[in-house]
Amino acid sequence: MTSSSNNGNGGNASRSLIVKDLVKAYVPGKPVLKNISFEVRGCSTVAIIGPSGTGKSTLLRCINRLIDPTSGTITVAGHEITRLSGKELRLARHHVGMVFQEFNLVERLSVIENVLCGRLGFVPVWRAWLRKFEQHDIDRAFELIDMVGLTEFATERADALSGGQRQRVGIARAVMQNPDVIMADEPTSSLDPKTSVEIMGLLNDFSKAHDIPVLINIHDVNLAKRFADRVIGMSLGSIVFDGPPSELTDDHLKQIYGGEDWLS
Ligand SMILES: Nc1ncnc2c1ncn2[C@@H]1O[C@H](COP(=O)(O)OP(=O)(O)OP(=O)(O)O)[C@@H](O)[C@H]1O
Repeated sequence: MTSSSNNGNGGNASRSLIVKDLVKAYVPGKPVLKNISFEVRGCSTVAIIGPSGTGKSTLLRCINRLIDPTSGTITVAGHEITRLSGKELRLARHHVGMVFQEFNLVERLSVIENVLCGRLGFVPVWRAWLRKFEQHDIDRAFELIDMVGLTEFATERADALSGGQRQRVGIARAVMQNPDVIMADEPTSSLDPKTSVEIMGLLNDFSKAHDIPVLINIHDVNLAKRFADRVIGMSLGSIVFDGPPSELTDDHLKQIYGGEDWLS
């Protein structure tokens, strides 16, 4: 096991995530997250693995402040977001890109409109309301749609797409935010194995190409090992492994998931 200060592949240090002594207790005195600390800087794909109920989604929800941590600090690109509230918090949240298990697209909107939704927090409300985006945003959205391989679907409605195509739109929308960190909560669990590999590859490519830390909450250990630069293994709300996939042994997996019958 390596130290928790593995900083990925370096790169843009302002694109960083620092989680320090994070505790979350939904019920007072019964913490789900117990003193979680780690840092990610620049381009790095970090897979968070662990059994159901160990707190992986709670961790991501604390980082984008969908829920309030009980104690500890979370710093995104130098801004301690655990201190923020109201408008400041809404602005800070725009710098955290989210990719969801169920894609969370606006079904009746086109692919290009869904990707442009990534700019909603950055343009005046009247422009968003009238869907009048700046030309450079529209150009960028088409560029990202091309990067995720959906050029010919740009004007199709989201509800006409397959799951894998929808997830590509979700990734383009997250990158459209020009985020300081991207978090993906089980991005492949509704997808077939081949599409899952393609989606993990895309997330990895965007991390490297745009120097963005990507945190992926994932159940598939093989996919995590194949694509992540770093694996964080959680058990019972604590980090029990933090290091490169090459150092993740069967003993670590037994410690993370318990038992061994499932290991082949
Ligand atoms: N809103 C909530 N109120 C109370 N308890 C909650 C709430 N959300 C989650 N929990 C509890 O917190 C613990 C961790 O849940 P969490 O969803 O973070 O786990 P997880 O590791 O993401 O699980 P999975 O892999 O199944 O998604 C669980 O015991 C869960 O029941």
